[in-house]
Amino acid sequence: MGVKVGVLALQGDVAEHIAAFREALAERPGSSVAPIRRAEDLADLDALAIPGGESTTISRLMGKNGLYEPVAEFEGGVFATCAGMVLSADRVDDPRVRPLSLIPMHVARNAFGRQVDSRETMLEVAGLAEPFRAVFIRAPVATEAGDGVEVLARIPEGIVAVRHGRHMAFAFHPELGGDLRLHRVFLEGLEV
Ligand SMILES: NC(=O)CC[C@H](N)C(=O)O
Repeated sequence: MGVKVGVLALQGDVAEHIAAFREALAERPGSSVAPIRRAEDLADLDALAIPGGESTTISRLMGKNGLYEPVAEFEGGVFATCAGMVLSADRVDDPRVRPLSLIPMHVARNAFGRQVDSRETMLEVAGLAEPFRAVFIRAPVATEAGDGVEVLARIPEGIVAVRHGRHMAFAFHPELGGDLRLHRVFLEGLEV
């Protein structure tokens, strides 16, 4: 059956998310992937990607576009990366970000220190047979995960991949680099 995916398209690496989901869904007839800018666009979606970018900017634009409540109440699965992970939390260390409370966790922004802007790591992720090449760019970490949150990966700085029901959040960027195993795990999770 086809899957309808929307990508929150206010700021950030929207095109990369669209391309990755299109590829992951290439063999599922009737699927679609589209950018989302208004609350009305959320109707009928099975999943929503919240991209990497600047969480303070995305937060401000969500407020301006009346998207907070509609996204916070979204009933499909959310696939959140980096800035998206910051937004999906229920507690954030920066008051300029209004969290969506999709996943009970505390997130610290830019958790790698100012010197280290980006980093690539071969990461063990629960459920994947082989390590995932994780690209971290001014990445957050979750410093605490609440009830019902499954921690899928952690590094010394903190938690970097979680699942909560149909939602998944990553401190790194599975939409970059062409490895779509985490997209596939997410899409399978929508069906249960
Ligand atoms: N690559 C990213 O999405 C960076 C996230 C950014 N540092 C933020 O906290 O919003």
